[in-house]
Amino acid sequence: MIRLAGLSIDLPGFRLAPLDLEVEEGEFFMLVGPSGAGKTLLLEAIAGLQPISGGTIALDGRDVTVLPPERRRVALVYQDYALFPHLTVAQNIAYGLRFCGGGDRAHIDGLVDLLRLGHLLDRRPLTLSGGERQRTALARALAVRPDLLLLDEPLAALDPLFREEIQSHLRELHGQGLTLLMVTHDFGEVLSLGQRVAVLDEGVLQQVGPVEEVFRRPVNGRVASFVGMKNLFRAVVSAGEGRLDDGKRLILSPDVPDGRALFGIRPEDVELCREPSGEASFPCRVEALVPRGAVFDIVLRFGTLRLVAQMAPSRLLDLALRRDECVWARFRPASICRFPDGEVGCP
Ligand SMILES: Nc1ncnc2c1ncn2[C@@H]1O[C@H](COP(=O)(O)OP(=O)(O)OP(=O)(O)O)[C@@H](O)[C@H]1O
Repeated sequence: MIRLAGLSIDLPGFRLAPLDLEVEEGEFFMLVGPSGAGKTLLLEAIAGLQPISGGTIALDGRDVTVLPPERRRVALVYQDYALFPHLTVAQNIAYGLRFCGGGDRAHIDGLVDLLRLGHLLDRRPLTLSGGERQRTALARALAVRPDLLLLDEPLAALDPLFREEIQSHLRELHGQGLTLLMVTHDFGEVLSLGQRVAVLDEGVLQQVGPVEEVFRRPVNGRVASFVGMKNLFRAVVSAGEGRLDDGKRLILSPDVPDGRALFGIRPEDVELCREPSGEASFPCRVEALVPRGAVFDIVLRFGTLRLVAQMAPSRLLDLALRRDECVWARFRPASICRFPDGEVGCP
């Protein structure tokens, strides 16, 4: 569906390095990365709104590299809706159709039903809630029957209730066969909506793969920390045992190759017990208990190593953990990721 080959963008203060990327027809594809990574520029390049410096863009087998936006059959929805304030919901939805020789009534009525906008058609954007504005923006984007829907953080400005509502609309559109490429900062959104994900960092594509794989097996420390692998530390390993820089020892796993490396472990993969459990467990001091929505982060100290474990409140109550107490931690061997040492931007 989307085939980017050697696509690059050179701007005075930013460079999107040449990248290759393919998105399949009917796929729900996610694009993530820190602020300023180049995500919006990439979407705008695909939509034809951002000039590129090199490479080609093919959509559905057609080379669209030099086509104007209105001939690409692509729609782009932004976080801030970009609705026209002086037009009603109905006029906003119909707006794009003027460039496409008018629309088909049944299609527009279908969208109005799908996105539950019927009772809002005569209202102006300023009188709508965030969720209603985003539903209007989606209807306007879909009115022109795009082959591809690009979404630039469409849920970021919405409160959780509206976010869930728009997520379910997006799932429904995907179920109808639409191809979606969505930018988000939120890895929870990636897990709940996406099939594959690309991680972009400082203009460089770091990893592309199934959501589960990028989440569980990030290719380097930068991707690891971006996907929530909060525990990153260096150790020299010998026979499955790691020696930290302060000399403390940690039993990792017999499968871990010898040598110095950067290690990553997700906070939910740090197991805590009141008593030592097997020889792989090590004693930590509880530094803080931080509520994070439905879970708690337990900040732990083991020598100079700071670790974060994550658990549900019920487990925290079972353990009756308090600040400054001692607790025994261990890592699930299968959850240990090993990255090359010496990466820039990692601890
Ligand atoms: N027209 C432009 N001219 C020069 N630099 C630009 C232009 N547009 C964007 N940039 C710069 O390019 C970089 C990437 O911008 P982009 O908006 O794609 O980031 P992003 O990954 O979408 O970030 P965020 O998540 O914060 O929206 C930024 O440093 C931005 O300042």
